[in-house]
Amino acid sequence: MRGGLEGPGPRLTATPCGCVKPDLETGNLLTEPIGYLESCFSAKNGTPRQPSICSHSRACLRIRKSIFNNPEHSLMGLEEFSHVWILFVFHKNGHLSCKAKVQPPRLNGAKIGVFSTRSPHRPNAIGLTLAKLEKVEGGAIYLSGIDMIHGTPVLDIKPYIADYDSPQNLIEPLGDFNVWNNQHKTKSMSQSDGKSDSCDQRQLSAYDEPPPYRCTKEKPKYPEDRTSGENNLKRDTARVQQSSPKHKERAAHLGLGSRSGQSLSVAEEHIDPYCLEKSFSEEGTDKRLRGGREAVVPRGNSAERQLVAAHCPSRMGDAAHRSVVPAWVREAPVAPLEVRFTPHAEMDLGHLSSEDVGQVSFKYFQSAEEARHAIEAVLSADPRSVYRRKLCQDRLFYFTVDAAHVTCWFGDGFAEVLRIKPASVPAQMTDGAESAASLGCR
Ligand SMILES: C[S@@+](CC[C@H](N)C(=O)[O-])C[C@H]1O[C@@H](n2cnc3c(N)ncnc32)[C@H](O)[C@@H]1O
Repeated sequence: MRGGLEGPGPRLTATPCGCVKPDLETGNLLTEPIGYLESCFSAKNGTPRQPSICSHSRACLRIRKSIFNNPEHSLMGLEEFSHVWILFVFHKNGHLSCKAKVQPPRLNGAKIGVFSTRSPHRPNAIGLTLAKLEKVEGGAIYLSGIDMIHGTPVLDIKPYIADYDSPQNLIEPLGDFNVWNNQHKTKSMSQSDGKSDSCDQRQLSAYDEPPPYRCTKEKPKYPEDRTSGENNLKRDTARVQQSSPKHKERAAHLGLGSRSGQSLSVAEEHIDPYCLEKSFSEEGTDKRLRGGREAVVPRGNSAERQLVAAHCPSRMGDAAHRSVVPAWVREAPVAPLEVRFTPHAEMDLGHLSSEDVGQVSFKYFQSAEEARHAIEAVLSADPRSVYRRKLCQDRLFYFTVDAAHVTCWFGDGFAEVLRIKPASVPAQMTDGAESAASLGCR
């Protein structure tokens, strides 16, 4: 692949002043946002690191008239889909620079190549979120399960099509499969489990003696799918088959698990405060009621399904079809936190959601319960950066979601919400200056 497109691109379009001129041919695209997201998250702090963390997080995107005179035309038919990919610009990155290696929170300070991560700081600051499409109304779409902040410039919307977008439905000739990976898996899995059931045995021997097809499946990723032990990125055994308890056992046998706890020596602003999280959980069939109609999106065409079934009849949809991710992606450095609300915070939440005249009310949440669930979801996933988690444990943590400005602190295995003020009147505290101890939390 050398010599091809690598060299000449940008040179061809450079202006005398050194700027790069937009040119479709060379990929120097001049983007124009199709709209700016209205989101329940007003700032990066506390915004979920991946969309699946907080299903109640909501947003609205209105297609700009400068893009299409009749924005509603561009959304025609989209309401038939349950989920959409949103491509957007990380416009609040603060700078355009990025590093080849970054430190995802899940690696607890360890470094890894930027392209192995979902870091916002990348050569082109473009984000990709799979969001649930709640409704299409005129030239606007309403989303939930998002991880983008208010004002995010959106570049594109694409429908999520499981048959194309999920390895669950892929059946490829085995010849395409990465041989190294294959051999490795054969070795590590056969080392790890001599007691596989007959279907698994077939899968394992399949690596030795390739059958005509390979099936992969993206399994739902739940927090409880964690393994324990040592997670060393340099070890090839860091790639595990996902999800089933059997594979968790295998991963444990392989010695995969918690990481070395390397400490940080860099300032917080130099750390990429992001991580990889579970993706949307998926079912074999996606059923949705839309305006009285039921949209059913089958997984794979019938021929594919037959092949899958023929290949592994007893466990179709399980061991036979999965994708592979490194173990660290599925292992948070901290277990999900228990989330508590002080009586004061409970009272605040009640006030915030009351219909009293003059009260600020929620724009995105439909009830106090939803607001509570969203706050719990955000905190349970521990939104703090590695730096804050390790070195500033007793600092108060603030974030704003919809009309709620939340103040909390973190203890061992829990987060406690101390106050919830209307976001228009944020609590008068200087960030980081006040410690949890000063509020009598310890
Ligand atoms: C780790 S990124 C993942 C985004 C997307 N799901 C992806 O994989 O490309 C999510 C984090 O980006 C940050 N973020 C969200 N919107 C942003 C924006 N417009 N500019 C900069 N950072 C943003 C928030 O801190 C959020 O927790």
